[in-house]
Amino acid sequence: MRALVVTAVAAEADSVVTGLTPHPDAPGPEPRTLPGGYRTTRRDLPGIALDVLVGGVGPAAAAAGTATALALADYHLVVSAGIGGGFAPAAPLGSLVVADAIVAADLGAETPEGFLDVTALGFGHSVHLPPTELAARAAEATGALLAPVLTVSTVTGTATRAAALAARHPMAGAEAMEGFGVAEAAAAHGLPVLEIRAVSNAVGPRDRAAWRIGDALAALADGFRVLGPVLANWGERHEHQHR
Ligand SMILES: O=C(O)c1cccc(C(=O)CC[C@H]2O[C@@H](n3cnc4c(=O)[nH]cnc43)[C@H](O)[C@@H]2O)c1
Repeated sequence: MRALVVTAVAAEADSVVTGLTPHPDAPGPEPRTLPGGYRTTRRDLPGIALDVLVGGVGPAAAAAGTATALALADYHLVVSAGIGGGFAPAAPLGSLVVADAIVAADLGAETPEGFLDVTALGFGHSVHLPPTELAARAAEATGALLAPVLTVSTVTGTATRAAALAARHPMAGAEAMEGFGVAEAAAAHGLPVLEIRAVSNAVGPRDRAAWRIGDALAALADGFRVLGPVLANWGERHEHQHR
């Protein structure tokens, strides 16, 4: 089983690699750089080899980085991982959210009658669905909330915007900027996708002082300490279905 884990920035990749490194005294290979300048780090666990890629911030960068890596090696699963905003009260600071749906929440058109997503506009799709069993097992193992994760190109910064998103997606657990881009690249290669977010801030009025990025990065590492075996076990039973 080979999995590609895509983060936005190096600090998130470092947390993922920490979680995937059971014996710090035997850390594993140093990071290497792919064509295009993408940093990637390999970690091997029983039954699964994982490459942790730093893809860049936002859906376009994430899609480009993911597609670059998928063109260079064969994988069975792609995971979008990183910090994200949590929708209170379901996803408090420091908690984890695993996506049961990866939603492009601002891909569409504003109209006098409200927002129309690309599906409503007839231009394509705005949701990718992770494998149901995998998402459920990942959430159970990590103690994460299983809920839709919204992908936006602009971090929500007002209560009005947060309320509008929550009204359109009442079950949403988190907001981030890369999941849908990663999912689009995975789908283009016929691969399943998963997204996991560690909550660094509340979705709502911009309050940088309230961000808890360090706590979220620690939670991300803790999540990947238990997620590796879940991905491996799922892969043993499903990798033949993709590629
Ligand atoms: O508004 C600020 O000053 C500010 C301070 C720290 C970080 C940011 C970001 O824009 C981080 C974006 C980056 O982190 C993910 N992320 C984290 N929280 C959220 C959120 O509430 N909504 C969307 N994305 C978030 C995201 O995936 C990016 O990789 C801003």
